[in-house]
Amino acid sequence: MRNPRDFLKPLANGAPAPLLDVPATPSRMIHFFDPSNEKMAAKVPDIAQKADVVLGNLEDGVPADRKEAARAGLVSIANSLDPSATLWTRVNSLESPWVLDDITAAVLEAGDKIDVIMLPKVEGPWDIHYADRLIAQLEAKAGLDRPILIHAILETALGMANVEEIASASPRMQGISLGPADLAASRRMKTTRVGGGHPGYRVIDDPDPANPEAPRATAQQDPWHYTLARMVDACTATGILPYYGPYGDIKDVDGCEAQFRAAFLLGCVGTWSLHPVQIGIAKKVFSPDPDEVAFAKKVIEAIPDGRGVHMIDGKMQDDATWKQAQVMVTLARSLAERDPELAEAYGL
Ligand SMILES: CC(=O)SCCNC(=O)CCNC(=O)[C@H](O)C(C)(C)COP(=O)(O)OP(=O)(O)OC[C@H]1O[C@@H](n2cnc3c(N)ncnc32)[C@H](O)[C@@H]1OP(=O)(O)O
Ligand SMILES: CC(=O)C(=O)O
Ligand SMILES: [Mg+2]
Repeated sequence: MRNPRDFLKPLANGAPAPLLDVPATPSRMIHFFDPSNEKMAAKVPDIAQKADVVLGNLEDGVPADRKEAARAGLVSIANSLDPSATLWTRVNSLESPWVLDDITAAVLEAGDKIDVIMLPKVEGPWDIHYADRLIAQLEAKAGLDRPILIHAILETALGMANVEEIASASPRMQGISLGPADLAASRRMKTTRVGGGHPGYRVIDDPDPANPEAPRATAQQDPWHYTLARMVDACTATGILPYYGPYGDIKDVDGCEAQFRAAFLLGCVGTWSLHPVQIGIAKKVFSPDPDEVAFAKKVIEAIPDGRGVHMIDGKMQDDATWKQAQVMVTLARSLAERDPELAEAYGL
């Protein structure tokens, strides 16, 4: 066990000190692009004006013979992108032949432009400890003055079993995303979809004894509910941020919106967008509804000290609901500070 008094000390001489708090800048959508795909990369400067985060993906989805081109493309984009854009990268997994060069290039050649390194297939705190020390050594070599954070993808059964230890492994942890495709494979879930529901995963009403042949009402359930809820608890208990992940059926915009909304309601702060069409969906879902914000403001205004029991619009309010209202208004305020349209919609 590390001495808790050393937790906020750099892991390499000359590396920047770890942050006490995760930066609270909006990250409603982490927009993925393949830096080796010239057509996609050409769109990134424009997309970076719309998406809270753009992420140069070096891992799955990038063919093996384009890994080096993707790494070079990431460095080139990092060094030409408008400095107001927020850039992350997803490196290859820790057992791969590419990851050492990925992390080295990201930190040494673009470390002052990349805020977060996403690590795939994290299985336990040991994976975070390895990357933590390596990044600190490279930060010191590059002379960086702020730490690059780590975001873990939860996509193996072992990672899931260790999610609490992963979340608290280092002050460098920024957040965790769900990786539903690899996780489904790791768990032997019988779905070939990337996130979302499945028509086979459902509940059904009991038969009507008076009419056993009558059709029975049935409804699909969310196979990701347990995983997301546990991930949200692990993240919020340790002061880091939870995210949904990819929704692979690009054409199913309604399914995408429903999955994003379920994650938002459970506590996730954002999601991934794989295609430009998903940026607007994520923005709509992960920016709170103006009516909810208006009600939350009403609660806060009506209960200035946040105490006691009150009736507002026919609903009981007390110390706890006041805190729920604060969550809503704090989020709305942080988005409104950067987005005049939302500021107007929220009256903030
Ligand atoms: C399980 C996981 O690991 S998920 C993470 C890994 N996967 C990814 O990152 C996938 C990223 N997305 C993609 O590769 C693509 O969006 C695909 C393959 C899903 C669909 O691509 P296409 O079939 O080309 O989509 P479509 O024809 O609708 O694209 C329209 C335009 O948007 C561009 N575009 C598509 N996706 C993106 C993107 N993520 N970023 C920027 N531009 C994009 C296309 O290049 C195309 O440009 P054009 O009009 O100049 O020709
Ligand atoms: C997100 C990811 O990598 C997965 O679903 O496997
Ligand atoms: Mg994966």
